[in-house]
Amino acid sequence: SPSFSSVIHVFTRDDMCNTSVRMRDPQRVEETLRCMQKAGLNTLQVISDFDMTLTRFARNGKRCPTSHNILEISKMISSECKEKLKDLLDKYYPIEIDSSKTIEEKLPLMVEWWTRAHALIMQQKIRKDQLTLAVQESDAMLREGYQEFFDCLNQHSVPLLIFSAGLGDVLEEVVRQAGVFHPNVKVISNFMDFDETGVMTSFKGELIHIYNKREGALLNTGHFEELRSRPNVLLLGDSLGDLTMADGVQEVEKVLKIGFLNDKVDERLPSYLNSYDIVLLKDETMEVPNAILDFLVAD
Ligand SMILES: Nc1ccn([C@@H]2O[C@H](COP(=O)(O)O)[C@@H](O)[C@H]2O)c(=O)n1
Repeated sequence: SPSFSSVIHVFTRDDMCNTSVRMRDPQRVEETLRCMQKAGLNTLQVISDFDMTLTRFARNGKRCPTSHNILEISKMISSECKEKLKDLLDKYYPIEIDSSKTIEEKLPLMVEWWTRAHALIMQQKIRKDQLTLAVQESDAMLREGYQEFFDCLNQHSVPLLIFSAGLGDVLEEVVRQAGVFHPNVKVISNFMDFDETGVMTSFKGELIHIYNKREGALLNTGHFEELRSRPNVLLLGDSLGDLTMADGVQEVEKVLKIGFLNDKVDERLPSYLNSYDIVLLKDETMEVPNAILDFLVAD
């Protein structure tokens, strides 16, 4: 069974050109993992963002789509609407990753992006039964090693909450088509409402955007109440907004935060190192989360 030194080996080796791992305080990471291992897998829950965290950011230099992009570039969307959605992406994504702006400055602009994009999507008479094809025809891709990650959590009955500001119906289809929508997976996201003929009419419930996951978590107390006996959390995200995903966890003990830093790496590294325990630079794989699971499984 893997020792901590073998986990650290995965963290630190540089024989794989796509892996680069940074830690503000490696000793604290080790202590946290040892505590989690000692407490056992029946005290663990995993909370993960979806877009660009469970999915790849890029492949062969080409950006992979988010759950929004999968829908936005599909045949279901008119070319006029596609253009408008692309304009929104071009305007707001640079703001999302702008390290010179504070979260307070970005927040109203992100709400504006999501609200405008969702208003456009709602006009498109999207059919529920066409989502499967939209995902099949897309370049959506879970990170290398995803199967091991999902299967290991399922095999050990560790709950996985996918907490996404993306499109729930689309991301569920991605996970389903990858064959890993196991019974231990639950999704909190923006889900569509369809009429009796299967045409989209609106979005359900409160909007989840990149910076209100804390509020989203607190609206889902039932889920966290059910997991009260699991106070240890492995949190996976790709934005500073993802750091609040575990705010609903009851009587929390240990939280280990793993952040994928995919874009504008040099500019954003200091703030990621301040906030995440482990930062993975331009790493398109699940190698580090999987090494951590291997270590935690070996109790
Ligand atoms: N119209 C939009 C709005 C947002 N995005 C991207 O989706 C990501 C949010 O989803 P998470 O699973 O990461 O919570 C966010 O990073 C935006 O870049 C989009 O592509 N289109």
